[in-house]
Amino acid sequence: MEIKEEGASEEGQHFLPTPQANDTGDFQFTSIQKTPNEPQLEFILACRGLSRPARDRGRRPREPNALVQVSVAQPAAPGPTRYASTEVVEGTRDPLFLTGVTFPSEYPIYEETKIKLTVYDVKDKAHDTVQISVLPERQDPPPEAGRSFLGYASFTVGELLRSKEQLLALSLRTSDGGKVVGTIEVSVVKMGEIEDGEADHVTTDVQGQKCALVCECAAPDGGSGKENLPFLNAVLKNPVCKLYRFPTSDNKWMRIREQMSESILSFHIPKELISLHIKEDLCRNQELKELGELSPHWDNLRKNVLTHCDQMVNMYQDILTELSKETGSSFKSSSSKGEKTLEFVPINLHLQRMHVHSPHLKDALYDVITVGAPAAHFQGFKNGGLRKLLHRFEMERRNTGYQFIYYSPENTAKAKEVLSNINQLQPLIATHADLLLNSASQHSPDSLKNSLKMLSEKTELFVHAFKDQLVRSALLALYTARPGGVPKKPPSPKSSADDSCPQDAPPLVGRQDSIPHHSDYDEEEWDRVWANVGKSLNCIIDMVDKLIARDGASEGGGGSSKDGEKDASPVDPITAHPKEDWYEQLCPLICALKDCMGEVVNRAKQSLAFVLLQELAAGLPQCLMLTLRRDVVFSQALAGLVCGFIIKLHTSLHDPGFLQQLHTVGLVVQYEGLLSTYSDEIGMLEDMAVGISDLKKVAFKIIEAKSNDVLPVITGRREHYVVEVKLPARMFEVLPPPVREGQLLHVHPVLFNVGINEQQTLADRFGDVSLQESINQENFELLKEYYAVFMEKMPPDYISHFQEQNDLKGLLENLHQNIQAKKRKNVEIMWLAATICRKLNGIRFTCCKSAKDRTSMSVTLEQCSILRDEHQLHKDFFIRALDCMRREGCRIENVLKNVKCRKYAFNMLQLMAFPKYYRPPEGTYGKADT
Ligand SMILES: O=P(O)(O)O[C@H]1[C@H](O)[C@@H](O)[C@H](O)[C@H](O)[C@@H]1OP(=O)(O)O
Repeated sequence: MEIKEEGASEEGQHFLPTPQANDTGDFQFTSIQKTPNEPQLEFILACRGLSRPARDRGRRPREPNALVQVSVAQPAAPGPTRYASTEVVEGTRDPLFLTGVTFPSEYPIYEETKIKLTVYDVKDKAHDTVQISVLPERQDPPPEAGRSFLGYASFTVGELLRSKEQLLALSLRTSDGGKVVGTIEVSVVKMGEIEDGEADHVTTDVQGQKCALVCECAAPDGGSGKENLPFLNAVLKNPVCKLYRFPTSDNKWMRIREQMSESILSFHIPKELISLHIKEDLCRNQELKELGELSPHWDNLRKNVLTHCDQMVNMYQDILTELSKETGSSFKSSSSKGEKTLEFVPINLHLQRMHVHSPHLKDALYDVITVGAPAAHFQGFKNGGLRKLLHRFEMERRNTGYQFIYYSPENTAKAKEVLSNINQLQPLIATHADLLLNSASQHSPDSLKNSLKMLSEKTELFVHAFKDQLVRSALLALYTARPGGVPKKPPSPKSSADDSCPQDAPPLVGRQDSIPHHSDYDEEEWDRVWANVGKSLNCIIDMVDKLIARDGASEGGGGSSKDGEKDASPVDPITAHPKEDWYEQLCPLICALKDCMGEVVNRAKQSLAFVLLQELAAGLPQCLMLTLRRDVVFSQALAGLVCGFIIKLHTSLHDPGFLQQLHTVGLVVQYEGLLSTYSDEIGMLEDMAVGISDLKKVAFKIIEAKSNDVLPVITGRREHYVVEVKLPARMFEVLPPPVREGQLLHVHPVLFNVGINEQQTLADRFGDVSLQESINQENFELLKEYYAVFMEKMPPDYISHFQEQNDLKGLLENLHQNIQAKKRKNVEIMWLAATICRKLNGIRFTCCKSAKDRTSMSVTLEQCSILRDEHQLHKDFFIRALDCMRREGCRIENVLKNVKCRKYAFNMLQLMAFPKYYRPPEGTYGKADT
């Protein structure tokens, strides 16, 4: 199991403060000058005159392939800690490292902090990559590990800062401190300065220096507005940051900051959701218990159902208890994906952000949420995933027939909805009825009218909730299940299909929406009970009208003059119409309303609980396992969505167009899937498709944060959830009024999947790709619908400007053609879908099984493609930029934190099957224990 506590991530051990680094005991050290949120110190490195490595037997002498490892020793701390590393510069004695070193603002460095630089010669790059991550400090790698020690030098931060021009030239010495093997230059850089000058000399790079231009940097403010940082930092944790600079087509520098952060929502959302499931299921179990007396047959079924349901609730409670132990956790690694207690937690969830600062354009941010495909790994995929399992289950249930009435999924969902409405409305109506009586006892006409208005509104909603054939049919079904309620005659089928059934069919034979009928059953009784609620309300309305009219009349008679001034005649309204009168007049009517409502609630609740009982009884235990599976997948999907939504909200808060879109159209959420339609990944894709589609049931609401607790809160039940996102007052104020007033904000999830690996090759040649094809086709329709609503609902001036900037119609058409073309591994689909999503201000996701290897290839490709298409990346640098990001960037750190090895888990054979631009550079992939 791999769970990371806040501040203790693997990369944190490499690049962020370690506990001992912070521990300065009672000593006083000299702080260095800081600019808030900016790195405290950054320097670059170069070597001069390095000795040639010892000659291998039978080989000609060669120039070194140098790499510098940077370690930090805090004053009063025991020894140096490995901090960073440069790239390897091949075949030169004078390497110029373009990988720099950065100390983020929160890193504890002092003038007394000592920095040790160790230079190695790398013989075998592929082997070396692995060793960097696992070798203990101060231990030279054995020669066979791919590198050999050349020399070292050290200095204190104070020495560097006080040096002339902030540059040190230090002798590199062998480990015994004797022989000089070259010089190392350390030169302080200020970030702004690297923008100066032309970049055309870069093409004259030293041979082999393929992945230059990268250095690590402090967590950038990301252009999201510095004031938003503390708030986002409450949700995002353990950032890994890298900085690159690449030439533009006109040989200027552009600067790119890459940031990857975990989110505590990975654990927070599952915990919220499981608590809600427990509440919902406990309530349902209670309703089943309160179903009243049933015939022995149904009573046994109920007992059986309750036993299973109680077991499920216990299981959810155990999982919640386990998860609650993970306080502050923000990351589930790919290797933990099959763990039972972490089932609900998304795999390897991160914000992957690219911040581009280019010479001619405004700064731009590009965010992608990367996460493992939401899937039930613990349950496994032997029998497929949700899409297939749910379909199969419905078919079986439909045909089980005997003993059960078949209620379609829509009907059972309806039953749950009505039950939930009743549970909410009944107490609400009771409260408004009491308020009405309160107004009556205060003899306050205005307050009486207001209370009546509220009471009427809620009661109408209540009455409306039962306007459904389902309640009617469920009442009859329940009647027949009561002791002695067995129909004397077989039920007369309702639908025309049912007409053809033989008269001697068993009672309540299951077939689609079979609604039972019974001759002894008085169907009109329900109508009467139900109508009584409306009648009671009408009586109350009449009475209130009368009381107010009489009051007005008596006040008139009491001598109010037309201009509102009182006559001198001493009529005391209190004695004329004592307060008790109003109360006493209304009290019996209110009691009658409550009684009628109680009667309706009682009958409806029982009948609908009976619908649920049948659903459960007909499908035990698969039904509960499917619910669990769906809950697990949904929880993973929701955690990612909430994370994406919050980040999107923060980064776009100052964009009026976005805010308008948010409450008029809602946001499109686009998922890029890289799963293959072969073997287990078919099941994963089937889970993922349902999980993502289920996100339609989620709405967001933005509320003002009243405390430091800014974590989102979820309310609702399986068919409908509301996620309350909190914003601090100053941010909340910028929202449009409807959003501030609590309007629900909707999301429109779409999924496009293109398998790219060797398994997809097999599926393409010998298997079945219909799942991928139908998912892409269905989701294209959803995207098109969203676009149509967007065009219809956004203001015309916004749309005309939008159309000038973007050819969305063309892109959609292109996407459609590509989907129709049924070309193998057509990655164009992913690029088009992602582009459309970005242009529509949507939330981007990229997923594969673990969000580690294929996802890393895809997001780095997307980043470089954006740099090429939107920021004029020099065309000769496309591949170099790509290799650079894959070799030295955030994603290799992602691999490291997941599997403790800096290797993408691909082999040569697999890579041959990959589309060309999805292949990582040599030396960054290989066998890894995933
Ligand atoms: O992050 P993924 O691409 O899902 O990782 C895969 C990798 O693509 C594949 O080559 C390798 O054989 C493993 O199956 C990886 O999945 P893990 O979930 O085992 O990391």
